[in-house]
Amino acid sequence: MMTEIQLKKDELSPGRILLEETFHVLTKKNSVFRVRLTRNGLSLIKETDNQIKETLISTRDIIGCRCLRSKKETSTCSCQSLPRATMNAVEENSGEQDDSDVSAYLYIYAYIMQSNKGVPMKRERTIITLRFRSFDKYEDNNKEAQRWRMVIKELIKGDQVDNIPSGLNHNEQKKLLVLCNPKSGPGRGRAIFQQKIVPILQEAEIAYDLHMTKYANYAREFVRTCNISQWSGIVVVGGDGIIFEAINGMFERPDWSEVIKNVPIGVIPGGSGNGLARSIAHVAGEPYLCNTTLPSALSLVRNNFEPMDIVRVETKSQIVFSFLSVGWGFLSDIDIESERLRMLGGQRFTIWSLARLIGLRNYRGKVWYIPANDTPVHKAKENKKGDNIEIPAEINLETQSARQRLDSWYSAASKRSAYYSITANSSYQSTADSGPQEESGSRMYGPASKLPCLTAEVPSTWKCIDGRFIMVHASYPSHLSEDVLFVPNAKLDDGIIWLNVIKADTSRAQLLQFLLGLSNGTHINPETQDSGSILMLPVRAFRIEPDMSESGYITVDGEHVEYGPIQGELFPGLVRVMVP
Ligand SMILES: Nc1ncnc2c1ncn2[C@@H]1O[C@H](COP(=O)(O)OP(=O)(O)OP(=O)(O)O)[C@@H](O)[C@H]1O
Repeated sequence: MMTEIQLKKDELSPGRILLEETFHVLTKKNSVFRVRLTRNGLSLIKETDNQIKETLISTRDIIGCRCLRSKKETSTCSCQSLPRATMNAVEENSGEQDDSDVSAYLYIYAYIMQSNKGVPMKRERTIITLRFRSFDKYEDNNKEAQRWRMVIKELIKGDQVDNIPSGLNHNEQKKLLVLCNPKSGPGRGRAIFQQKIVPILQEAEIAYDLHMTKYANYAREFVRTCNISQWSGIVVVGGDGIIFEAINGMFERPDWSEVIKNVPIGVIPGGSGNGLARSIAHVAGEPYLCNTTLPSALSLVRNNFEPMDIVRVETKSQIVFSFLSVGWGFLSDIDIESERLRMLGGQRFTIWSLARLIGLRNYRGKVWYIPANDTPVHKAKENKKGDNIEIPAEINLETQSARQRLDSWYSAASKRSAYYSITANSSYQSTADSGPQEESGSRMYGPASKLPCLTAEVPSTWKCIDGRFIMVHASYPSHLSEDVLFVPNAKLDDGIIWLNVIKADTSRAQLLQFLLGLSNGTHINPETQDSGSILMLPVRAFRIEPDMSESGYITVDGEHVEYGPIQGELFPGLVRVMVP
C-alpha cells in the first residue's frame, strides 16, 4: 500500500530534520554515523565520546539518487576477490539481483565544489551509499530507501512540496529532447553526449529522446515542426550555430509565444565557439575550463531556468533571432574565414586573428544606435562559495542489520556505477535515413518590431557614427566564445546590447592590446575608452549600414548573413535557458 509523508509548512524550514537514520560505516562496524536530511542537504554526523563532527552535503550539490539492490555473484570461484570497482548493484527486477541479500541500497550522487580561498575551482563527484537493512524483507527495506529517495528528489527539484508520496514510480516527468550535432567543432558531439552527459542524466534519472542532426538546418526544421509539448526542454549539443537553429526554429512556430515560456533551452558545448555555454557558466559562478561540460550537465538536472535576452535582427532578406552577437568587420572576418580550420577547434580563431592583424582591413559605413537609458550597474554574480569540505569520492554507510550476513559486502559505489542504464525509456533516433526536407512554407513569427523597418529612414533621435571601421560588434551575453570574455559584467537578461566600435584610426598596437585583453575581459580599460577610437556603448537597438561599394562579412551569432544593412532590437528575457 502507498503511504505518504506529510511535510507541514514549518517542516520545510531549511534546518528542519525531514528524515534521520543511524548507519554504520561498512568497513568499521563500531563507527556510527547519524544521517540527517534537511532542506539544506544531507548531514553526516559522527559522534564519538567527546566530540561531534558534522559534514553537510548541500542540496545544491546533490543531483540525484537511485535505489538499487545487491547483484548476484557470477564468479564460480568462491575464493576470488573481485576488484572494488566491479559493479555490484543492479535494478531490483533485473534478474541479476542477489535474493539472499534483503538490503536496499540508496545511491546519492553529489558534485561537490572544491574551493581555494573562497574561489570555486572545480566540482568533485561523490557517491554516498546508504544501505537499508533493518527489516527482514527486501520490500520493507526498499520502502525505506524509496522514502529517502523521494524526499531527496523533491528537495533537488526545489518545489515547495508539502506532500511527498513514497510511491515507487515517480517517473511521470516529461523527457528532454536532445538535438546533437555530430559535426560540430572537431566532430565530438556524439561522444560528448554519450560519455559526459548521459552518465549524469542517469544519476538524476532523467529520460531523454536523442536526435542526431543530419544536415545543416535539421535542428531548425525539427524544432519548427515537432510536437514540442511532449518534452520538458530542448537540449542542444554542439556549437552556437546549432543553438541558433533551435532558437530560430522556436520563433518560426505559430505557437512561439507559448513555447518560449514553457520550453527551456539547455546548452552542451561541443562546437568550436561555445560562447553561450561559457556565458551561462559565468553568470552561475561555475568553474568552466576544468570540465567544460559539467556546468551544462548540471543545468539539465537542476530545474533552474533563467530568462535570456534575445535580439531581433533584420536584414534586407530575413528576420532572425539572435542570442550572442551581430558582427561586422574584424571578428566576423575571423569567424567566417577560419572555417577552413574547423578541425582545430577553438584554436582556429587565434591563428586567424594573427593573420587578419597583419593584413588589417577597414570598412566604410554608418552605425546608428539608441543608447540604453539608465544603464543599471551590473555585476557578474559573485562566485558562489563552495562548501570546501573534504569528502571522499565514496561514502558507504549501512543501517543495523536485522540478521548478520555471512558474506562480506564490497562497495558497489564506484566511478563505473554511473554507467548503468536506468533511464530505460530514453530513446535514440537513428541517423541513417532521409536527407534534407523541403522548406515547407516556413515563415518567421516571433515578437513584432517597435522600430522603423530597415528600409525606412533612421529617426533623428538615434545617434550616428559615420566613418571607416575596423569592426563593429554587438554582443549581449558575457562571452563571445569559450575564451573571449567580451562583456565581463553582462548578465543573461540585463536588457543591454553592448556595441563595440573600433574606428579605422586605431593603431595595430592598440588593436593587439585589445585582442590580448579579450581572454580575461581587460580589452576595454580607461586608456582605450579615452582614446576615442575604441568604444563600448550600451544600447537598446542599432543599425549598421555598410558602404555597398565595398564587400565584407556580417555575422549573426557567428553565422554568415548577407552583406548589407542590418538592424538589431533587444527583447529582454524573451527565452528561458537552463542554468546550473
Ligand atoms: N549532420 C550535420 N552535417 C553537417 N552539418 C551539420 C549537421 N548538423 C548540423 N550541421 C550544421 O553545422 C553547423 C555548425 O555547427 P555548430 O554550431 O554545432 O558547431 P561549430 O560551428 O563548430 O561551433 P560554433 O558555432 O560554436 O563555432 C550548424 O550551423 C549546422 O547547420
